[in-house]
Amino acid sequence: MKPQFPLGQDPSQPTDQASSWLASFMGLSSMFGVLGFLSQSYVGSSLKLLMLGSLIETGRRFCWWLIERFRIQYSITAQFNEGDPAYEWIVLFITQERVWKRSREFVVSAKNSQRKWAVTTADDSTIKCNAEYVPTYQIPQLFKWRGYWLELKRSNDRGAVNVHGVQNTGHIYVTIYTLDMDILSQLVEEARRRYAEVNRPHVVIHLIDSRRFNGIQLWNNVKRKVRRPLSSIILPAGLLDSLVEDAQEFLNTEDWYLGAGIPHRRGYLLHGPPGTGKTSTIYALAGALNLEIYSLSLASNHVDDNFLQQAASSVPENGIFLIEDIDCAFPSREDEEAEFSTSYPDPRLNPNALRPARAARLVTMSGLLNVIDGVGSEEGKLFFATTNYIDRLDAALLRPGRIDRKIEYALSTTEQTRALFVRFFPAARFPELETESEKHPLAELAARFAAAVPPQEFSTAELQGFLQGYKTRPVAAAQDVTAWVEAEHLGRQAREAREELRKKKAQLRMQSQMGGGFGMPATNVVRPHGAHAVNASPTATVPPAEGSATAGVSATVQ
Ligand SMILES: Nc1ncnc2c1ncn2[C@@H]1O[C@H](COP(=O)(O)OP(=O)(O)OP(=O)(O)O)[C@@H](O)[C@H]1O
Repeated sequence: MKPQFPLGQDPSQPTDQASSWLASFMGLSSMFGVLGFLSQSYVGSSLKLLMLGSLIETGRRFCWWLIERFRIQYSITAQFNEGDPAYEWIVLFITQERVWKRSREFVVSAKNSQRKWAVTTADDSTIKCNAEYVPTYQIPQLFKWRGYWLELKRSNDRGAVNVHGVQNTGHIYVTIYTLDMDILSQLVEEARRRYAEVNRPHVVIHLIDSRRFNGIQLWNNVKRKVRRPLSSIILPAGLLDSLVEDAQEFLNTEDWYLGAGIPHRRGYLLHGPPGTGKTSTIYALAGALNLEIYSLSLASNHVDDNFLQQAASSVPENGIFLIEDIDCAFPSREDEEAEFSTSYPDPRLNPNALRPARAARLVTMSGLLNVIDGVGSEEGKLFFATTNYIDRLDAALLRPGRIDRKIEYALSTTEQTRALFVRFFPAARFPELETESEKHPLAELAARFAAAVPPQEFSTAELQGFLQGYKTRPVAAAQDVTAWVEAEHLGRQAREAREELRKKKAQLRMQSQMGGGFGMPATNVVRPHGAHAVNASPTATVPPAEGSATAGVSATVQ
């Protein structure tokens, strides 16, 4: 029987269904053919590699994700910000734990007084190192402490400059693989304890590096100085002891302050001529009482009320907040005159136009008072200020509660001069001078030296400068001091004459400019004594100072 075909369909031709099967078959076989071809070809190998790579990458990401989950769930991460005291503690800790051993990057710099937590790279202690090696810790470091795994990372943006043109400060992240918060506290306490131990022979001074402050971390420049014994400060008898006792009592009587409802803080003002030992006293005191100093100068042009407030409030408890030259915040009479003269419309007519702008104007009196006794002053702090010009300070600033003790420093008395000589030439260093025939010649030399220096005329720093030239020659020092005193007198007279001349020149320049610049007749100009002419090119003669090197100097005012 002939097979039945649908109507109109040619049995000799394949049906649609058959043709689609055929097409599919052809398609598949060609695909397999291509795949087979590909599998043997270069492209095929590459594709295989690509798939394998994707698989590995997915696996890697998954593992990383798992580790991160684990890290978040089973670890504690602490961030330490540069500028905060805790940052210093942790940096010392990781230096001592020798985490840097695996570090491959170091910043090398010549040794200076800035503290850097450098590591000792040379095992041979006889090799003198002039440079310091600070590990950058750019790569995360894993180390073990008390049986716990710790991971250390450092932020990479340190040193970069942010949008405000300020250098970013660094952060250190320490991850501890534990769930116990106590371990973190133990770590921080341990780091702090070690820090205090290491710094015992030093005084730590925190300064503000304006290039790197960022509003949060202000005290970002740390220096340390070898602790200075109190006995090396030469002051009138009893003065230093009473200051140390006072500060010590303050630190020990927090409860009393609380009970009496008095804020637990104390302010000291050390005032007197330059080089009389004000700053040295504060450093020695900080060393004796184990305190750190946070020192600020109002002369910096980035210090305004807001900044001062932040700086004061970020000084930790039991720190000394020190403002050096506090008078910078207030105009002197000369400054006021300068300000008056800056009101000239034409800067060429202003003799003070080239003076640097007095940045301290950014700090206002009320801002300063706020810091000392208002919102900005934190409890448990010692506040110290120094000045060479106490008369420039406002009475409001000096009242008790803000400044509790004012200590006056004066130029060297005869007794101080003698004590300075004895400190420079201790008997133990010069046994040959302590012979039987000449009893205590050093004491005699000291007395001779002190008698040759007029009392209250030279600062201790000046006398120290002279004695430094005679480190091993006490006899010569006692002999030469008379000639030095005379030379100093002459030098001072010459300086005074120069200063007098400078003032007169400035005055004449201003007067002549006022006369010419504002249409005033030149005859209105006051002629100083000895001036030959005061006009466009006047000449002033300064009365000769006795023995002055510039005696009889005349100057032409341009
Ligand atoms: N009374 C002193 N006893 C011991 N050393 C002193 C004394 N006065 C000054 N010196 C020495 O003189 C130098 C300058 O001293 P210091 O900086 O303490 O003076 P100062 O009064 O703070 O000066 P300034 O007002 O200029 O800041 C230091 O090297 C210090 O050792």
